[in-house]
Amino acid sequence: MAKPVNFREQLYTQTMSRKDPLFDSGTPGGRVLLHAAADHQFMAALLYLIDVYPVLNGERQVEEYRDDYFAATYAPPWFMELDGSGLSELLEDLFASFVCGRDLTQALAAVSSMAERGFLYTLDTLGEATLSEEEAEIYLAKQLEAVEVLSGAGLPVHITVKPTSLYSQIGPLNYERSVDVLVSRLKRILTAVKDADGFLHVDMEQRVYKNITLSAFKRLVSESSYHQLGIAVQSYLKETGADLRDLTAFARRGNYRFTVRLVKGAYYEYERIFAQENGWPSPVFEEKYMTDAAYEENLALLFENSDLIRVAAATHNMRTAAETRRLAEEAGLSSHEYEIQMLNGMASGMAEALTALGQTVRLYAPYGPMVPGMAYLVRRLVENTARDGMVRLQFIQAASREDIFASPTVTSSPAPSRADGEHFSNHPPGDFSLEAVRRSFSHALDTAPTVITGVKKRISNISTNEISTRLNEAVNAIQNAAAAWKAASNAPRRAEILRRSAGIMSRRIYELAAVQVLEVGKQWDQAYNDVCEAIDFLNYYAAESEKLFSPRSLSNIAGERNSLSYRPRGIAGVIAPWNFPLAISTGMTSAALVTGNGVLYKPAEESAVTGRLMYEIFMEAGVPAEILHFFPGEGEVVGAALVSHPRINCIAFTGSKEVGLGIIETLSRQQQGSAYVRSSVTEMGGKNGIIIDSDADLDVAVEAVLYSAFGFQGQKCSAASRAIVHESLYNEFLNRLTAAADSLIMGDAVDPGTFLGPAVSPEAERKIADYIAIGREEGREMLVKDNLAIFADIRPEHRLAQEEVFGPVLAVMKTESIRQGIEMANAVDFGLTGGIVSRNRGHIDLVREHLEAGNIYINRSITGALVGRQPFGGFKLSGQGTKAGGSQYLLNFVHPVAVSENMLRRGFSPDFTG
Ligand SMILES: NC(=O)c1ccc[n+]([C@@H]2O[C@H](COP(=O)([O-])OP(=O)(O)OC[C@H]3O[C@@H](n4cnc5c(N)ncnc54)[C@H](O)[C@@H]3O)[C@@H](O)[C@H]2O)c1
Ligand SMILES: N[C@@H](CCC=O)C(=O)O
Repeated sequence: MAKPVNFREQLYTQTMSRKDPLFDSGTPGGRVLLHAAADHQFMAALLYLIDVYPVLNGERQVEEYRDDYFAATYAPPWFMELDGSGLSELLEDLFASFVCGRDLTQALAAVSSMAERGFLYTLDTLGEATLSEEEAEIYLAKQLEAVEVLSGAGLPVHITVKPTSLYSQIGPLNYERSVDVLVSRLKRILTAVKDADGFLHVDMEQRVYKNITLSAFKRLVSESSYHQLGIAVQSYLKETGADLRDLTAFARRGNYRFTVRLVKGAYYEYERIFAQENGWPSPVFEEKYMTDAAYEENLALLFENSDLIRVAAATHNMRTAAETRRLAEEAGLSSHEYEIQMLNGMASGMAEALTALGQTVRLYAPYGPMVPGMAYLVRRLVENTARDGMVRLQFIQAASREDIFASPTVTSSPAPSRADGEHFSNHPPGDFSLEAVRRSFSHALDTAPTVITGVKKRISNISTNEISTRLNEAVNAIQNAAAAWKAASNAPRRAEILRRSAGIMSRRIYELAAVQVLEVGKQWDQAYNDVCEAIDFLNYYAAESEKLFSPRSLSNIAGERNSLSYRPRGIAGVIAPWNFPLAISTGMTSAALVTGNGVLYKPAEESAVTGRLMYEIFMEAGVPAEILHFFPGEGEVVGAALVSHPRINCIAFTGSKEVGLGIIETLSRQQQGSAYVRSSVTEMGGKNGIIIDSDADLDVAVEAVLYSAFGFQGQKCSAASRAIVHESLYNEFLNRLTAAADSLIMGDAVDPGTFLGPAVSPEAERKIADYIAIGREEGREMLVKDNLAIFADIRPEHRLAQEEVFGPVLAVMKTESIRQGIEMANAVDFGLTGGIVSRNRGHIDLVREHLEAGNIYINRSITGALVGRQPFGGFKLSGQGTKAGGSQYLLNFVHPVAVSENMLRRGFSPDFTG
């Protein structure tokens, strides 16, 4: 008797007998994909071309970008010979392989055809994160329209929505509000869906939004008593097992019924890179087979709960599909009581085979214009060609049946992860998507000290005479203790003290951040980052000092020994600003200390409490009390006294241009009683410009400008205060930026959801108001909301284009070309930060070479330099080119000494080898 053919066999035979049009080497698209799968460089260039394609202007430009992007790759000749029209056709075909049309009418035709071919579908309106509430409303309206059109056409209503498209201010710090807004907007869609007896599915995106999405979904389920709801869950996340246990327990507690679409996950590379950038542990499994194994475990858990949860197994993997079938049968389910979901265009042979075998298959059907569609297409291409992906294995490599159906748990163990000992590791920022992190911060805010006894009194009441006496006492104390502190042999101890200080700050990170929220109105994440930066300075300068103070020989010839060593300058006065109250104070103070100097530290008036905490931490870590002195007080009194004290050899100052230039002038006049030429490190202001090129990705541009201009109320020397925008997208950029800025949450910095808080002081508020008045005279008002203001049509000669506001006031300027844009950006006194948003390599190179800024950023925000990664500081009237957090910085606090010794004795040298 013939053996019954099992499902696995049938699926394999039927799938393999169908040709996958995606990889058909007879079509240009197929050939390009096959080449991309084999050549990573070609793939990268292709993704870049796809990304920029929708904004290119004409076929000639498509060719130019192709030539540029692929110049350094081994692209096949036929591809390089395609003209603009052939290239466009190829890219449009690729887009059409996955996307079901540019509008709802085309999508309707596509899903009707799917239904005729025996597939179910879910309709997805393409779109990535929205930047404004206006855009979120448009997305929501599109969902309602989709429901209406589908039901009007008598077709089943089944839609999938993306949380980040529904709410522009979604984010972990804005957790509660994000959940509330999502639930209310999902309910608006659900009302229409219910009327049509349809299905509403909530998609899962980047991990940072996962908990918000899960919370919102659970509330929707419990408050709506509607069963035709679903949520996607991603097996590549290590946390998913726990999330699913929580979700199934939730279903059981409330006897709720809903669908779970189990996916492997589409943001794998992004999650790995994002975690790596932040120094967080990777949230995704290191190896593909681990995800596959976790998927099967997750699937089993879902089927165990299939009395409440309908399983939608999203897969393009034959083994997973067969496993789904097996587990479903074990759970006693028929092939219609669960479903396999597949993306339109992916593994289409397998989709047809499954349907032919009587399996319910739902296709994910995205539709929409090319701009948002390209991000979707990029994800699909990466998935299709991934080295360890099943699609590649099945349809490109035509792997054996054994390999395809091998259990994911039996593959060899993962390659060990690479630890790069060469690079400095920054302290990771807070992961506010974790409830424990938010809770710790909130607790610290409740308990943080706002005033330390005596500090405020000493700020306001100190007299010039008193300061002079106390300065002399401190200077004497340093000089008496200096010998032991500055000794070369003491260098390791000094480095150790910095590391100990870093340890203390790390342990007290929430408290140190909370004080900043209360004292200067920093947002939670920015305050946390400030402490991370302080810790980084400590660790980085400790390591740099070890290099600086290790013996280094110079070029030697026989009979002569040359060496270079460093000695401290003596006594440093550190004068700090309030806006990075811990980081900048710690950076300057620790650099001076670790190089063996004594320090007199003056915090800014506005942030004396944070300054005091830093001082106490250094004391606790072991800096001798004679070596470090805390001098809070007014700039004009205490600061000025430090600058003019003849026995203070070096001033490290960060603050405004006016004060900084005054310091340089004072120091340059040799003081009586000074034994040294007194030096300074002066880091001053900026009038930073970000250029938006004609081919810019507007999503990136708007987000970069928003964050750079308005983060911490624009009170950063690095803040973008000018956006210089190419005329071809000037109006579109302005409108999107204005809508996005109008959507920002403004309020108290204590509220974690606040994006924009109040200015640091009434004086700062007045200055901002003055510039808003100037903006109204000079430019076109786009938005004025509290302190935040955007003025368009500002010209280079305007005050708003020249003067540092140090507040959330943005000047938008129009440019005709990249060269003119760079000229405009350079036409200021300052040279601190700047950048460009562009996809044109030539333009990026021009900016790299000609933009007058110490820190240049490309396709990102222009604030947020990290120690060791982006050494920070400007030139022109922004500074003297010193770089905080860079390898040269410690040299500002030392004198180099070269020693040359003659080793010859009566013609004999130890170097003589005989
Ligand atoms: N380049 C950088 O790294 C950097 C970093 C942060 C801030 N800043 C700049 O700092 C400014 C904002 O900070 P701020 O308001 O605290 O600046 P500020 O110049 O008013 O004050 C900075 C420090 O100098 C002191 N000071 C004031 N007058 C003084 C005087 N006559 N003599 C000696 N010291 C005096 C202040 O008390 C304070 O401690 C902005 O211009 C910003 O761009 C630059
Ligand atoms: N280092 C900070 C700016 C310091 C000035 O305010 C940044 O890179 O944004």
